[in-house]
Amino acid sequence: MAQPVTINIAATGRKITVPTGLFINNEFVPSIDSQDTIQCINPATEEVICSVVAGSEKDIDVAVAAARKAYKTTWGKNVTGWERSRLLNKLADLIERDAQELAELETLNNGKPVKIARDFDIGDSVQCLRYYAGFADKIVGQSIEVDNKTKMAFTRHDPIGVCGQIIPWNYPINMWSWKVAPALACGCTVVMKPSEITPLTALKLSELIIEAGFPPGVVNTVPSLGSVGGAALSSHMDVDKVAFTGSTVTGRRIMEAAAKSNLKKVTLELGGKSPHIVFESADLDQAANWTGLGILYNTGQDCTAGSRLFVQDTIYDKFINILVEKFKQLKVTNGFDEEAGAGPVVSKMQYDKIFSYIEGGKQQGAKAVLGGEKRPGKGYFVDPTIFVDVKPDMKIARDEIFGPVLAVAKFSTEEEAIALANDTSYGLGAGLHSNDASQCMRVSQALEAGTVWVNQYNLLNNNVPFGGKKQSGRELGSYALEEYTSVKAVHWNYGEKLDWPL
Ligand SMILES: NC(=O)C1=CN([C@@H]2O[C@H](COP(=O)(O)OP(=O)(O)OC[C@H]3O[C@@H](n4cnc5c(N)ncnc54)[C@H](O)[C@@H]3O)[C@@H](O)[C@H]2O)C=CC1
Ligand code: BAL
Repeated sequence: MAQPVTINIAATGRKITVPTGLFINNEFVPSIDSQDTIQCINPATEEVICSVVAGSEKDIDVAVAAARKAYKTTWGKNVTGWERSRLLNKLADLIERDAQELAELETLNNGKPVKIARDFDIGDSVQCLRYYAGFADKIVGQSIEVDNKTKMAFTRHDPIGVCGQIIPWNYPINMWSWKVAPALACGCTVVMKPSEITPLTALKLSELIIEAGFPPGVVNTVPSLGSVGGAALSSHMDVDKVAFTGSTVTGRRIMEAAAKSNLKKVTLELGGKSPHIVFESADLDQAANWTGLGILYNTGQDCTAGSRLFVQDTIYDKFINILVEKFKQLKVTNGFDEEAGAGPVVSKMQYDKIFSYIEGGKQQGAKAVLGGEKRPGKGYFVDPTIFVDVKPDMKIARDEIFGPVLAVAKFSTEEEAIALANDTSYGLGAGLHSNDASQCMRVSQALEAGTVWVNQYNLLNNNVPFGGKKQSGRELGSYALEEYTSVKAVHWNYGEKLDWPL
């Protein structure tokens, strides 16, 4: 099987034709040695949407060979930065043209509201492609003085080579863009492995790779199980780099596989248990809105989800009341509903994981003041849940839940808030709300996180680096270019004669 399927989206009346094969050398093809398929489920209805080919280890070999050939012939150092920029801009234009269709497909497979998929995930992806398109012809090395008369050195920032890119299901199009855009801008070629839970939009985007005019083999897409295709990419001897977004457990496996194979470069953007602090001087209404965005956006399936909230004791009860009223207003429903503020979580596995944490929280003595109960009927819907009086050693305060579950605790002093916030193995994001500028500066300095939001939360920009400390990685901004280039130093002699013997 590798034939396209036509999907009818009942809610909008749209028919979308989606490729179901592996995308290698600009063609959709069957697996060379496997009949395995991946079933794609609509998380709002639990219905099967369609099945796609599940790539095998050998398919990864074929895709890597295609990427290597393109790297050595039509791409890599054989294409100008200007041409890479032109193609990336063209791809951005095509995604913008197809934004509504792509958004509906994303909603069908992932569950998120169509308007959020279109205006935020896809809007940001278009910007991301254009941002890195702007860099493609500006990737320059340095000219370095060695002595004044006979020698100089210069550096070249060469593309790193063939990149395996392993992405998750929470932002299928957006994570695709975060990975593909800097890689192509730098001249790398790509073997993309989308999540087995949400492969459809990566396959649809592959059609646009052809239409934009990228040469065969520059971008290849192999839907596959993580333990098959993801593991094969991580341990492949001819892959120069793996870029990954996903769980910490899998990130560790990828790093191990890289160490045991060819010591490929690895970048990991992992999970979080990000703290969000509200001080007594804050604008409480605004702080509640940003807290909502922090934990409820994308139904909490966000690596920077502000899942631990620390509220100063003097405003604790008042703030919880505001929060409960605000959270009740969010409409969690099928993403095709125009009013949807959040959709279902992505899968039965994620749904079960979230509820096992909710049950665990109750058993450990945390009090749910909102949500925490299953809904009857179909769909993996989880209502906003607020646990108060959460103790630091409870599992809901320590583990990444990846759902709309907020763990709230009280503090009295700034020092206590900082200590509580930093008491985690993660260091991805953190937020604080205060109207005392000195306090904002002190606390943002003290928080151990790669991204700190002050009087806001969760907003990102393509030109600002994103990522973390401790067990979390980094992407975006001009910093990402370093992750896709390899610096070569050339020493040039234009006058020194070497005497012999030494
Ligand atoms: N940082 C983030 O944005 C994300 C964090 N997560 C966290 O991970 C939890 C589990 O979700 P999963 O989908 O199981 O995450 P995961 O980390 O297993 O999956 C992410 C990607 O890694 C691939 N993968 C899985 N095993 C692999 C292996 N051995 N080698 C190479 N690639 C492999 C998957 O196929 C997928 O493409 C979530 O509940 C959440 O806590 C999940 C997705 C995104
Ligand atoms: N929110 C940015 C990326 C992520 O959640 O994986």
